[in-house]
Formats: sequence, C-alpha cells, structure tokens
Amino acid sequence: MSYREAYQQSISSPEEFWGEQAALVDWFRKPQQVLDSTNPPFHRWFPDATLNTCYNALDRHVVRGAAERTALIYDSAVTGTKRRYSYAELLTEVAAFAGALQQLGVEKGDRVVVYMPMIPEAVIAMLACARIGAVHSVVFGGFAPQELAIRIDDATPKVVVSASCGIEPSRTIAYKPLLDQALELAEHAPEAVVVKQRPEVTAELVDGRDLDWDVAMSAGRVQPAGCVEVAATDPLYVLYTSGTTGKPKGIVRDNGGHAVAMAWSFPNVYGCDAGDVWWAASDVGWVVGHSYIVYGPLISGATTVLYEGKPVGTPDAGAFWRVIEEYGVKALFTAPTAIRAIKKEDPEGRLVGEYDLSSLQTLFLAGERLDPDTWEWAGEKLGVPVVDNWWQTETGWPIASNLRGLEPMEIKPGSPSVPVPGFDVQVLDGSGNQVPPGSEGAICLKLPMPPGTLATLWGDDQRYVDSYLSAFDGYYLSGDGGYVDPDGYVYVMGRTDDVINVAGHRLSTGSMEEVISRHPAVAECAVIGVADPMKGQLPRGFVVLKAGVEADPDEIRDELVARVRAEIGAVAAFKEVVVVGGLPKTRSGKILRKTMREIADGKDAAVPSTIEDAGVLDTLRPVLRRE
Ligand SMILES: CCC(=O)SCCNC(=O)CCNC(=O)[C@H](O)C(C)(C)COP(=O)(O)OP(=O)(O)OC[C@H]1O[C@@H](n2cnc3c(N)ncnc32)[C@H](O)[C@@H]1OP(=O)(O)O
Repeated sequence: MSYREAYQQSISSPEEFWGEQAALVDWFRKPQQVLDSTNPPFHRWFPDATLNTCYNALDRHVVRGAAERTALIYDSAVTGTKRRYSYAELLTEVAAFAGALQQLGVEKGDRVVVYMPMIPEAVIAMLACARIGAVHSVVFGGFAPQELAIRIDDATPKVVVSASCGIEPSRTIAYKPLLDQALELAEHAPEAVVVKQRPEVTAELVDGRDLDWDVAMSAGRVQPAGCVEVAATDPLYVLYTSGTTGKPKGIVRDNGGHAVAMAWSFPNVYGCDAGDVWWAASDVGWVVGHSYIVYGPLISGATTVLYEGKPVGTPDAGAFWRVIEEYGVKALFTAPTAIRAIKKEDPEGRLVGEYDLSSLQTLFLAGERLDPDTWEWAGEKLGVPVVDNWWQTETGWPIASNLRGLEPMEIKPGSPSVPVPGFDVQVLDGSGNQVPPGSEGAICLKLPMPPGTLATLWGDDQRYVDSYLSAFDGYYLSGDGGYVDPDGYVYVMGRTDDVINVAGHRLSTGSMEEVISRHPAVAECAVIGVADPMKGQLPRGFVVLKAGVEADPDEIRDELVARVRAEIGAVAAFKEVVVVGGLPKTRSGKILRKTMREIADGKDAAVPSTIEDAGVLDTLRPVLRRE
C-alpha cells in the first residue's frame, strides 16, 4: 500500500484501517468493535477487546520461537557495564518482578511510580506493571523532589520503584535521598518502595516500607506472575508532561490502541522490524523512551538498545558511533541537541570515520525543532537519510514523519515531512477555519485521533477537554503553530503557549515562575524561552523586586537559580535571571511574554495596542537583546 492510499484510508475509513492493523497484536478477545465515539469528544479504540501489553512485548516472541533472540542490550558508558537479555531472559526477569509487585499487593489498575536511571530494571519494572495490569508512571530522573512529589500525589501509587543512584558524567546522584524528600513533601504515602542498589551508592532503606530490589526479585522468582487480561481501554501508563501551569498533565495511554499504534508505527514509520537492532537514545522518563526504547521495538520483536550515557563526554564525541558499530544498530533515534553537542566537539566528524557504521541506515531526530544546519551536518557525516519526525507526549507516536517503512519520500529540510496515517492534520486560524497551504496557524488534529494517542488526563477529564479540545470544536489543539506547504509537508514553527523545549526536554515556564515568585524579595516575574544554538531554547528569568528590598541583584540571581534547580531539577537549565525595573503588561495585567520572547530572539515584535505602558518595554528592550 502506498503512503497516499494508507493515509486516505486512515482518514476516510479509520475503523476499516485500524481494524486491519489490529491483526498486528495478539488479543485475548479480538475486537468486534473498532471505535466507540458515543461519548464525544472522548473516543475509545477497540472498546470490547482484551489483551496484555507485556504478552505482546515478550511472551508471544518466546512462544513463536524467538526465545534466544536478543530483546535488550544494556550499554552503560558511565559504568562500563554491558549486558544482553534474550527475549526469554527478559521475560523471566519481568515475570519475577511482576510476581514481586503482586506480593506487595499491587493489583490491576493500581499505580506504580518508577523513578529510575537508565538501567534494565527500569524497563523490567515497566513491563512487570503491564504484565499484571498495573499502571506505571515513570518520572524522569532529572526532576527534583518537589516535581516527583507532585506526580506521586497525582498518581497515588501503591508502590514506588527506584534505584540508589543515577550516574551523570560529572557526578553520581544519590536518588534515594531525593525520593525520601519527595515522599516527605507528598501527601500520598505509597505502601512500599523497592530500591535497586547499585554498587556506586548504597541507599539506606526505611524499615517496614523499603525493600531491596534483589530481595523482592528472589521472592518474585519463586512465584512469578502470568499475564493479566485487561481491557484495551484500560490504562497502561500515565506519563506526566509540562503544561503552561506548574501542575503537570498526566497523559493516560490505554493498552489496546497503544499496542496497535506501536506495532504499526515501528515498521512503517521507522522501517525496522523483528530482529533489527534499534536504538532510541533518549530516556525511559520521556515518551520516546516509553514508545521506542520499550514498547515499539519489543512488540515488534526487535532488539532495543538501552544506553546509559551521553553523546559527548562518555568518553568522547564518538560514543554514539561506538554503540552503532558494536551492536550493528540499523537506525538511531535521538534529539537534535545530541547531534549539535557531537558537532561542537567534533565539527569535522573525525570520530565518525573511526567506526564502522555500515549497519546504520537511518538517523531519526525528534523532540525539538531540527535546524537545517544540524540536519545537513548529520547527513553529510553519516551518509544516511536524516529523518525528522514531529510528535508529542500526548500523541505517543509520530504525527508527521517521512515513513521509511511504508514509502520513503523526498526529505525537505525544516519539515518533518507528511502527516502520518491516522493523524488528520489541519492548520486553523483564530476562528477555527482551515488556512490555505503555506499560511501559518494553529496546528490541530481533527478528532478522532488514531489509536495510541492520549485517552484523557489522569483523574481529570475536564482538564483534558479544557486544555486540548475546547479551542476548536472537534479538534485537538497541539499547542504548536505552523503550516502545511502545497505538497502536504508540515512545518512546525514552535509553541504558541508558554511551554518551552530545552535540549528536547519539555518544560513549563509557568512552573519556574511559581518557584521564583515564592522568593520573599520578588514582587513579580516572567520566564521566557529564548533561542539557544546548542539546547534549542533556554529559559531566561526577569524579576521585579518588592519595593524597599535592597538586596544585591547577583545574590538574588544566585538564590533564584539555586531554587529552580532544587525544586524543578538541573534539567531545567535555568541559569539566567535579571532584576529589572518593571515587566511589560497589557492594561488587564497580562505580562507580554510573547513580545518579550520575540524581542529576545531578535524578531520584529508587534507591540500590542493594549500595552499599559510602552515605556516599560522600551527600557527592557536592551536587556532582552543583551545589548
Ligand atoms: C518526540 C516526543 C518528545 O519530545 S519526547 C522527549 C525527547 N527528548 C529527549 O529524548 C531528550 C533529549 N536530550 C537529551 O538526551 C540530553 O539533553 C542530551 C542531548 C543527551 C544532553 O544531555 P546533558 O548534557 O545531560 O544535558 P541536559 O540539558 O539534558 O541536562 C541538564 C542538566 O540536567 C542533568 N541531568 C540530565 N539528565 C539527568 C538525569 N537523568 N538525572 C539527573 N540529572 C540529569 C545534567 O547532568 C545537567 O546537569 P548540569 O546542569 O550540567 O549540572
């Protein structure tokens, strides 16, 4: 089937299209009904079907003779550890930990928070939850205790799974004290905490609550768990993502639609299949980690690489090329920032030439805007197609891509190519009308979105509707602006709200403002994302001090930087804050963040006629432009 045929069918007859793709998944009870749209704007895929996602990711490959095929390769550049798990071995580990969770009282529907570095136990914990119908909620290890506490309170897990430490190139981070602090801050108390002790740091365990991973596993091995039958519409996981306010959104992913989306997208979008070695160099704490480190490749029977390290500094800018050569990686998925970091260290690509990269067929880049320079450099040095793909935590898989498995197409730099089957991409103006090709507007997805996209927000259907579905009736609002060219290629120009993207990490400026405004000297503040040649965007803070405060601005700056790092995490990369005399506002008191951002980025900023005092902006202009 050509791309055009697949796309047309997926939009005009979604039930027929996805009904056929459902055959890619093993069901306990096959779907008789493909789509339930009786409760708009909610749409549920495969409402009468049952399955188990872990069965699809592991057991079925073992049953069908691929027990000895490598499922997971763990390569830790920071500890020098390498380990391969066959499908049979991974299944044994997962079943054991699933048994351990059951012994801790975890049942179908219970939540389990996973706060772990990039070690196999993180993947094992996720799949173990899926095996017993529990709902995992992985929290990225770079988040600080406060952020972890917010997520624990929202997900109310029965068990938290963690490790004694994470290892960054410059330091070892003891996770357990961070987790203990989070549990002190949180109102919800999990019944148990399971901790994988790593040799680099030994965590202290709290009597009666904490359990050593290895001890839990020993018990689980005695009584491993089988696959629990769940409804296709039951939640598989909740993954929190930054919104415009400090409260993150708990994206709910179902089991059935997700399994079908993974099974379809991995071969069709990424051109990989059973037996191929695939590497998504992201983190299990992000959606890429969920979809394409864990579920997509394993459901497809491929070999997935779990890499604990960085593109540079572990030990050098040849780290990625070493992994590709060592394991015969067919396709690498990473963020443009990673390639920019490599390019900065090794602009001539000297280290590329030191490795045999003949296995590599494609480099996929996503998570942030792919600038043409990075695209060109990677393509020239690696000699393979460099394929941008655009998607979000909410969608779970690509909205726009060049479908390398289905039908590779011309690549246009600056565009992630065409809408992926299932995603009815439309660009709307402020009144909800479709704009002509080439005109910019809000990128929206006409409902229903395909299987695997978010079902709702955890415990908050209304916020789901308010955040995404209420701007334009019948559409999902992506929050990104852009246009579609006359050839149907999508161009994503950036967020239309206050969400920023720092090194592929989606962050909320609102949550940084919340931290800053709690400082006793601060009267008001604004945080904006400004363009950065390495990380894509970086947050910059502007604060107005309370009248009468006579503190040293440098001291205030250091305190605010430290607070954001302590309360949100190092990953926010919040390092710049300026004390200013005032912030530009509309007459109704809204801070003109967009205007500030445009000025800071050197763009022609249209100053709204509703501005309260244009003089404030004039004074701020040189600060914003760093003149
Ligand atoms: C398509 C759908 C999506 O968008 S899903 C999201 C996709 N995004 C990604 O996969 C993320 C891509 N980015 C990366 O992998 C990293 O940023 C890369 C490019 C590897 C660079 O890493 P790094 O040099 O650590 O810079 P950074 O900006 O990520 O980190 C800033 C500070 O945070 C720290 N950090 C990072 N990760 C952790 C962690 N797991 N645990 C604890 N701390 C962490 C870093 O050490 C760094 O700290 P510091 O400020 O240098 O002290």
